[in-house]
Amino acid sequence: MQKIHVLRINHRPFRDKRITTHVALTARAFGASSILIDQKDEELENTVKKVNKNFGGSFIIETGIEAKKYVSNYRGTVVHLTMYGESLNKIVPELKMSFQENDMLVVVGASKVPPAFFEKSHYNVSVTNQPISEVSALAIFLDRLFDGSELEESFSGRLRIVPTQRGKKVDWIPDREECTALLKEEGSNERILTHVEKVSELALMIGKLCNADLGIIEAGSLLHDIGRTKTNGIRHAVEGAEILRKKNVSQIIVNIVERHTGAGITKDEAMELGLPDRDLMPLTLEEKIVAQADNLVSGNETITLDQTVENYRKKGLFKAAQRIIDLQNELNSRCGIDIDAIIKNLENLRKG
Ligand SMILES: C[S@@+](CC[C@H](N)C(=O)[O-])C[C@H]1O[C@@H](n2cnc3c(N)ncnc32)[C@H](O)[C@@H]1O
Repeated sequence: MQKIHVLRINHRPFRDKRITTHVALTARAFGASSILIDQKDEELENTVKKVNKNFGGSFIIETGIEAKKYVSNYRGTVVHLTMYGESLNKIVPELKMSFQENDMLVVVGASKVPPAFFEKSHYNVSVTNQPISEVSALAIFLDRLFDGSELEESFSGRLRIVPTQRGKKVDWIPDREECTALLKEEGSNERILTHVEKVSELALMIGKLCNADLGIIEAGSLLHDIGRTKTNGIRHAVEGAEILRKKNVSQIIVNIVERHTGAGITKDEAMELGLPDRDLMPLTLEEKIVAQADNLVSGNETITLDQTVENYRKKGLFKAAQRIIDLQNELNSRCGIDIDAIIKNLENLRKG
């Protein structure tokens, strides 16, 4: 997949901080991979990095770039946005063709743009022949190039807006530090803290091999037993989910916590056990990985599938034991891995 880089020239750190931040945010949200800014501006770099940390994605910002040299050495297509250029409407089919083969550098100005950029660019493109802002010019340009598909892009950040008709709803996926703070706030003891660390280590290892969302796995695995601060019984998963719901933690994480018991609990079983009368089976890849990692960690030690199945059978929980075997087989074949081999490797590493 080809990449779009945006070059912002003539950035004046004191005067243009706000508008250059908006150029960067627009580039990021509308599908560019990076923004390059000619003047060094660490504050601006930090602002954009903070947005990445919260809202996700892998957008890159670099400041202090030698703009003319960068344009001269650029290997792909250079497009300079200027009200004096050729009409975007006319030239967009040609640009789309070029973008199928080559990366694209989109140059936007701030104050007066030196003639060299008009000369060195492959295309000088006007969104309209009327003066507009570089923010709107860039947004419209990228939207036309991607035909709106960039608006559907998933950034997988730890803050995710839940579209609502009125008001603001933001899903929150806590990072590692925030998970630890939540666990401590609820009064988790050392036993819970070391167990969730171990489950998290294994879940992340499996998650990486399965191409799962690691931010979700990290939060789900660290928080899966937060309900043990209330009870160690069968209700601990629903209690944990309730604690997190009250703290506005993302439903994605709440579901991991609520559905992590064994390889899940069916609606009928939930009713028999006096749990909420709904299906508590893990559904998403991340829910399944965390549930299974927990099945394979006893206290703070990993155990093999046979050992965990044996433990369930000893308690007469034959259906639950079979479900754990099925879940392991499902993950193994879905991700092309052997989870038992991963456990054995971990044990060998530990033994030294
Ligand atoms: C506020 S304008 C300043 C333009 C400046 N006076 C000049 O000499 O080019 C800042 C930037 O917005 C972009 N821009 C403004 N109007 C545009 C338009 N109609 N089409 C494309 N880009 C435009 C250009 O990249 C321009 O460098």
